[in-house]
Amino acid sequence: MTPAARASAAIEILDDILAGSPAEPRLIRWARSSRYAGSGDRAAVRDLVFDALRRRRSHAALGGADTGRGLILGALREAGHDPDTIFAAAPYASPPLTPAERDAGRPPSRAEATDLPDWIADRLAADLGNNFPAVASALRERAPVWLRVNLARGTRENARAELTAAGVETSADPRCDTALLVTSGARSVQGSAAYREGLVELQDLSPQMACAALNVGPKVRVLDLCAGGGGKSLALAARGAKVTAWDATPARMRDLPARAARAGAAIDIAPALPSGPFDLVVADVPCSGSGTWRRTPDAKWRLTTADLEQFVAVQAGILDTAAARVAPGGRLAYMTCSLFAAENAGQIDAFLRRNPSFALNGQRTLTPLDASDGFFVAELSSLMPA
Ligand SMILES: C[S@@+](CC[C@H](N)C(=O)[O-])C[C@H]1O[C@@H](n2cnc3c(N)ncnc32)[C@H](O)[C@@H]1O
Repeated sequence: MTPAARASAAIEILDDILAGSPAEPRLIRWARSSRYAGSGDRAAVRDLVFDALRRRRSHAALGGADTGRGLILGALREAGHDPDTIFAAAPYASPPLTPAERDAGRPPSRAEATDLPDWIADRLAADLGNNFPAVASALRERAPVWLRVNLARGTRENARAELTAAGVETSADPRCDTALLVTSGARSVQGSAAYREGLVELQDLSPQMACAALNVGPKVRVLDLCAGGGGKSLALAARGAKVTAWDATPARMRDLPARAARAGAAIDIAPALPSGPFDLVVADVPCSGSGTWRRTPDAKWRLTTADLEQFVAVQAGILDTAAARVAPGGRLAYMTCSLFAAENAGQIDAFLRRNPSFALNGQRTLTPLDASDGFFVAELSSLMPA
């Protein structure tokens, strides 16, 4: 596909997403119905769509319209590229710009330049203080790819060597003994022997740091209460914990047996909510996902205040369910990939008011300025005598 044809495909996909289609399934549908598109084309169209969604407000201002054409035009103007090479009377290209489109467009206002809805910018500014402008700016960029080395399968240096052989270059991050930043060849990760044989898993740096900070070792009985695809279960099992996984929607755990087999990890998938008690209960709760908006940029335009309130209510219920399964003297780890205080420290404050038999050991909010995705982790201990 020519650059103009790729942009034309992105415009059509963006129009559907702006009308309410979730981005990921819409891209998959386009790829399936576009047999002529090679892997390079699919990746390029995906990048155009996600870049446009990350910067939707500012690109709509620059492009003069909050439409697929407006967003792509805004992107071209921001990058200083000639729009007439993309909007052209050429096969498969989007039609040439009209005089009205040429006249439309202006520099984004300060609020538009945050590339966040106003209510979210206001809340995050209050929650993040002086860090807000830099965090908002980071959320406008693509996220890096991180891998977690499965230390039960080999060392970080073994993993780097195997990945290099598959065309994937990485650098070891000093902040976490399992973390590798992919510096080139990210698209070859899943075909590499290191990935297929369970030596590495895709996992962002922030949750790796959060799991590494939980002191788990052999014989520590862990309940992963919101296990989903099992990212936290696998990270903790690789550190020797005896993990039981459960999720309110068991279908979300469907990939976990294969992932555990690949990693050589024995994870017990519970058929019903276990009553415990456990030495450590991990509640990696459903949340706004605001810390991961670089990867899911359509979500920031959809989130409402009612959604956020709903998340906070669900999280409080899950925390209480988790607390009831912590052994006397045991621990509870609460995690979100959110940047909102209401889902993080605010949630923990409220929990401690409801549950005086727990004490806070520590809590940490990571933003894209510290690691890559925004993340929150709090560790609490039961004050009941063991
Ligand atoms: C952030 S995701 C978990 C991601 C997962 N831990 C991982 O690392 O891949 C949150 C999960 O919580 C589950 N969930 C939602 N409500 C729940 C509840 N009341 N109890 C347990 N799990 C719940 C969802 O089905 C979803 O899989």
